[in-house]
Amino acid sequence: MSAETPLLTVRSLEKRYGARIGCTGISFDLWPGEVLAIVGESGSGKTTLLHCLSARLEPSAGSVSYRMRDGETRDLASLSEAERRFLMRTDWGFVHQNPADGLRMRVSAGANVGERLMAVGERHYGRLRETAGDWLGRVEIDAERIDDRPSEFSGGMRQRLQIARNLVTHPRLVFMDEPTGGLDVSVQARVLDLLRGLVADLGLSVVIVTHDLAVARLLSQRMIVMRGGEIVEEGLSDRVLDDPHHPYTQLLVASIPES
Ligand SMILES: Nc1ncnc2c1ncn2[C@@H]1O[C@H](COP(=O)(O)OP(=O)(O)OP(=O)(O)O)[C@@H](O)[C@H]1O
Repeated sequence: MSAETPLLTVRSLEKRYGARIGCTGISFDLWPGEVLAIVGESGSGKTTLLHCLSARLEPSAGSVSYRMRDGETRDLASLSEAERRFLMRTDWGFVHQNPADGLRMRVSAGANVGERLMAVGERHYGRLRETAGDWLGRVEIDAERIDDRPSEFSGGMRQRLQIARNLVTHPRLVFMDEPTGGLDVSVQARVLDLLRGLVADLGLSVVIVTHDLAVARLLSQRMIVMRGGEIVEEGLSDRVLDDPHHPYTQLLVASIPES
């Protein structure tokens, strides 16, 4: 694997909703193994950008290119629908804020994890169940719950199950949209801790959207600060948070409650 080629290359990306700007003038690279946080207030364009990066939204201008497993870098807009779907099922993960958006609530926890494995060709029932059980363990869900449905799980367990479902195929890139946003503070800490460990163990590349700068500091190496659809500041997360250059970032940082 070449470390010299970015995994994701974003150039002059813009998304308009009619006359309204979702995001504009966005350019950056995401490197293999890097965790990049996109931060900013509500309405700053974080979700729009994440959806453009993950081929859920078509950009109005500019490009997002992805280095495929065969080494070729392709503009997402040039992918066929089948290629895009294949990426989403195998090479990419997407962790939603609301676990119900990323899980099948009426099938068992084991099947939720096994289904993603089947998408990459695993058919052997014993191995599917064993790997699913193994992944439940990795996200600290008791193996006895393998046949329970996520509708019977707590919010934190559902989110941990969604994480297992996403990571079981060893994706190269995981998108996360406020992964701890819907959880109680005490539950958030456990999920964050788990995420941090898994991201490090698996050497994942991650793009995470959050309005919570503490989450960004804990998980990311690099950070993009958005305001009004544009990037106002970018840099190593510790630098941005300890020495913010842009007045808007200074305001955001000043508004973090002292802990
Ligand atoms: N489907 C849509 N139709 C029209 N305008 C939209 C749509 N989605 C987002 N927008 C607009 O694009 C801008 C950016 O919104 P976006 O949801 O990307 O921001 P955000 O930073 O993710 O906010 P939040 O944290 O509240 O989700 C806003 O002005 C919003 O009103």
